Amino acid sequence: MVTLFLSSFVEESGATGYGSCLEPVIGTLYENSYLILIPIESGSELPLYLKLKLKLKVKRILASHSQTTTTLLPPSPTMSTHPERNSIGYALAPNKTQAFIQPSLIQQAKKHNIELIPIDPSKPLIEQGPFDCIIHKLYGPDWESQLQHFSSKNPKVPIIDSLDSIQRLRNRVSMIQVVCNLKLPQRHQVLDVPKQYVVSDLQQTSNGNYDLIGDLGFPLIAKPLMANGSDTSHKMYLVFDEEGLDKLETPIILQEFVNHGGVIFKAYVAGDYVKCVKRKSLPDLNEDNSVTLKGLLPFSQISSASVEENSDFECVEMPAVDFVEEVAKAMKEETVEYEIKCNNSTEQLD
Ligand SMILES: Nc1ncnc2c1ncn2[C@@H]1O[C@H](COP(=O)(O)OP(=O)(O)OP(=O)(O)O)[C@@H](O)[C@H]1O
Ligand SMILES: O=P(O)(O)O[C@H]1[C@H](O)[C@H](O)[C@H](OP(=O)(O)O)[C@@H](OP(=O)(O)O)[C@@H]1O
Repeated sequence: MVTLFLSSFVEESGATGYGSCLEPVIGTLYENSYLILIPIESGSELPLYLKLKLKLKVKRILASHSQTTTTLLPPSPTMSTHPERNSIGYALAPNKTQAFIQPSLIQQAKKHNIELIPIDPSKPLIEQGPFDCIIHKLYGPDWESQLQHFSSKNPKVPIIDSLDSIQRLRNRVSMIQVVCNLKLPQRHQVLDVPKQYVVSDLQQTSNGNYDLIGDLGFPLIAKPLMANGSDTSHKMYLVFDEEGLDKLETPIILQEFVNHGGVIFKAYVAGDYVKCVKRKSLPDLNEDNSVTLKGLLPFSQISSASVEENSDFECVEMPAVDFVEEVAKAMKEETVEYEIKCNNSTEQLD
């Protein structure tokens, strides 16, 4: 049985070969896994923007095979990648299904003996299928118990992502801990994380033993604790003063505002391949432009906002490739290490 990972795969500016022009994909691949790509030639009928970016962990998938290393298996355009059909069940929010599971992808997958089957989360998962693999990005106790039940009856069917893997990445405290734990070689770039506190009672922010606001300063950023793909998980606020603070609902994360030139970089990782992109971000805030701002300023998913004409966005230099690759490698090692600990540990994750 082989787990298949579907990816859009476009030749870019004549670049050929398989490692060099993989579309952005967020993922951490484990050893002993095959990544089977579906080549999507540039100019094909598939929309070029199509990206399957699922935070995935492709686990050990070849039950009947000996140890293998991660291999990119570019199927030849004619050869079927596997003698029998592989059924991949997907459970995504409607907006993501619409964005990613396009008819053209379904057709392309079929050419390679891959069948993409929608999962109805309102019906018992165990009664749907059979599946060779499940990809999902849904949350909530009911869905999680469905996944656990399915997995207990189908232990060999990889679930991307396993609940253990997701646990750590959907909480803005444990997620940032991954970065704090990274082991990076010494270099002139510094990797750091903003100071942040989880506040469950706004009276806590300035009590006798600790002045949290004095530590963070204004303006600060208020973020939901959960980063789980729910509608509210990207609902954020710039907080300029105590009055703004009092309007927040708890629990919430209060994070120091760090000026960063109005641009953020996102790195997408698949195996050893890293793609870094530049995105619009919040502008720098200083005495001049923030003194008139009061209370709360809500914002959400600014990284998807369009860039104004004539802004100096394009002039912003990309980070050093080797630095981004080192961070990506360290993140992968840290995540894999954690996953192995989870699998080996008996205690429940908190
Ligand atoms: N500590 C900070 N200082 C300054 N700006 C910040 C800080 N944290 C976040 N931002 C701004 O807020 C945006 C969203 O923050 P973050 O990336 O934590 O949330 P997100 O919802 O995961 O983002 P995305 O919408 O890209 O998924 C960032 O792109 C950046 O513009
Ligand atoms: O184009 P990008 O990768 O910036 O879009 C992101 C988006 O910013 C959010 O991070 C999405 O996360 P959720 O809304 O929590 O699902 C990402 O969703 P994903 O399922 O594609 O990882 C978008 O990629």
